[in-house]
Amino acid sequence: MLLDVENVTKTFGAAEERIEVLRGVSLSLDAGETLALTGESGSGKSTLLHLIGGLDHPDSGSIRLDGTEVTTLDDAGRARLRRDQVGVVFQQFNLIPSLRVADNISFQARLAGRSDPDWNATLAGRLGLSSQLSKYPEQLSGGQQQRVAIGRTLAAKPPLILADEPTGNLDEATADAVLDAMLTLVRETRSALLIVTHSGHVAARMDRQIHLAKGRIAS
Ligand SMILES: Nc1ncnc2c1ncn2[C@@H]1O[C@H](COP(=O)(O)OP(=O)(O)OP(=O)(O)O)[C@@H](O)[C@H]1O
Repeated sequence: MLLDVENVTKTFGAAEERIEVLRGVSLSLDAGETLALTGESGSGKSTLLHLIGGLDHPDSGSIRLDGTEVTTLDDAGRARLRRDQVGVVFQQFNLIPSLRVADNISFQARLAGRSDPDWNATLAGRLGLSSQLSKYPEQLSGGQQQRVAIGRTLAAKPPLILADEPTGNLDEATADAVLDAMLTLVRETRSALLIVTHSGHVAARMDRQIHLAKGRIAS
């Protein structure tokens, strides 16, 4: 098993403003498996992804990635986790404005010491970005920026990819094409994919689906 989340809880705020977002969430993911996480707006999907990616701490529970307990890592350990094991595609693309598209795509892989120019070119082609490589992010449309963020994550071939609505800014035809490319590429790299989506169509294309409601998984 690659990812094992057990009984995770997370509360935000204090007193009357207190919201128990996650009330004991458990899930697991095998290497190479794809899983859709659905749930109403505000149900805690992004919160769960942040906890798994080591971007925030749960109040209680355990998150083990490839045997490492993520919840007790210090800052350096969490930085290593994000460099070597987890790739994230979040709603904010977090591209680096001063770098050209080609360098944004290879950035994460270079940090991890895994940059492969042939693979980067393959990714750019499959994501429809080959003619955009020498541009800067601000010269791209939102949908193109989203594809660069996907390319950057896939370039590093992480064992686990966490994606929050990765095709949310794309029209239906482009979203389908990008999802096809993502699923093919994920299979080639044998990465596991945990994807948050509001789309039943996207969810149906994953190996499994789980639903988050009232702070728990109700699959
Ligand atoms: N840092 C924070 N401080 C306070 N409350 C927060 C914080 N982050 C999230 N929340 C609250 O936690 C709840 C879950 O938010 P989250 O973003 O995880 O939901 P979501 O299921 O991803 O929603 P959406 O589908 O709209 O993106 C919301 O009520 C939100 O307001």
